[in-house]
Formats: sequence, structure tokens, C-alpha cells
Amino acid sequence: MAVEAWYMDSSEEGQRKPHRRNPNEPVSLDKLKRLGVFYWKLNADIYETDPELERIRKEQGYSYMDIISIHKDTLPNYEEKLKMFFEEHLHLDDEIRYILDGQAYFDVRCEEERWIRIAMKKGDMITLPAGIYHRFTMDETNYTKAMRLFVGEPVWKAYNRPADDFDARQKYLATASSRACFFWVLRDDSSSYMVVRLKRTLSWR
Ligand SMILES: CSCCC(=O)/C(O)=C/O
Ligand SMILES: [Fe+2]
Repeated sequence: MAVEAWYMDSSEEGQRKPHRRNPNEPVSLDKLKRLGVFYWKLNADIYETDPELERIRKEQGYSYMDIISIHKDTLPNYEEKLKMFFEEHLHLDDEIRYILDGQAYFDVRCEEERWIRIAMKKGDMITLPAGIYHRFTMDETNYTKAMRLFVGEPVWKAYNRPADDFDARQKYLATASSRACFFWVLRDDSSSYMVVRLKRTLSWR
């Protein structure tokens, strides 16, 4: 089953709670793609030898990887780190995470400034694009083990919002809006003439 995502309610109650709206307002994988968030489902039981993971790493250039176990007994400065992860922030590079065990939430800001909560479970791998505002929290189980991947030498630096002046943010906004426009045309009218024209306008090859 694909990853589940939904628009969050606006309650201030515990960050680890699901914060679904009532009725629930699900978010599709297509919507996530339009935001530049990409998803794979893998078999985490064989991550050490998984040819599918190898293929993705080669294809995407994810040369670096390490594993982080997030639990109060395993992560030094657990509370402080969780507080930091939950601040709305961006990175200048893509954030790539693969859940090997346990579960947790990533929240991403959509174009309308609403929070989308992505429920990450064992076997879920996502990339959050450079420049997207997001945050991370444990859920009520308080445990996850994740593989962190990176293109080249990792840079973990996070910039809390507001961080609008960074090139990565401006680039993100430009590509997200062209992507949204492109998907809109595809949905509205997939006539090849329109699509080709739009690709040209956006300099897409
Ligand atoms: C699951 S890894 C911890 C979270 C993190 O590294 C990050 O940058 C969250 O946005
Ligand atoms: Fe982050």
C-alpha cells in the first residue's frame, strides 16, 4: 500500500497525534509529486542487499547513506533534536529518508500554505526537494529507524522559516509552480499540442 497523506487540522494539541481533519481530507501521490515530493515503497527487511534500493541509489546518485535510530534511549539529546526537527525549516539539498523500522510523520507545506502530513512506515522512502518548507515528528509510538541518503558529502544544516532568500527556495517555488501548471494542463486537456507548447514555454525537454 502506498504512503498515506492528509491535510492537517489546525489544533495545537500534541504534535505526535495524527491531526486529521474531520472528515479526513486525503492527499494523493500525484499532489505530492506536484510539490516535488517523490515516493518509493521498498522491502525494508532486505535493505542491506536490496537490488531495487541499489538501482534507485545509482539512478539518483545517492552515494552517501547512514542509519539513524530515533528513540529516547538511542539518540543523544533526543528531546532537543525532536524540537529542532519540528521547527518549520528547509535545506539547500534534497532530504531523502527511508524508514527501516517503526514510523513517524513528515509534514510539508503546500502552495496554499496548508500543512500536509505524510505518515511514513517501514518500507517507505521519500525525497523532499531542496527549498520545500517541512518538519518532522515522531508519532505516538515514539520510535523509528531511518536510512538517510545524500548526493555526495552530507550537509544536514536546516534553515528555519523565514528562509525565502535562498536560491534553493526561489528555485523550488519556480519549479513547483511550473509543475503545478503542467499537471493542470495534463488534467484539463492532454492534447499533445498544448503539452508540447507548455513544455517549450517552461523550457522542459
Ligand atoms: C528521519 S531523520 C530526522 C529528521 C531530519 O533529519 C530532518 O531534517 C527533518 O526534516
Ligand atoms: Fe529537514
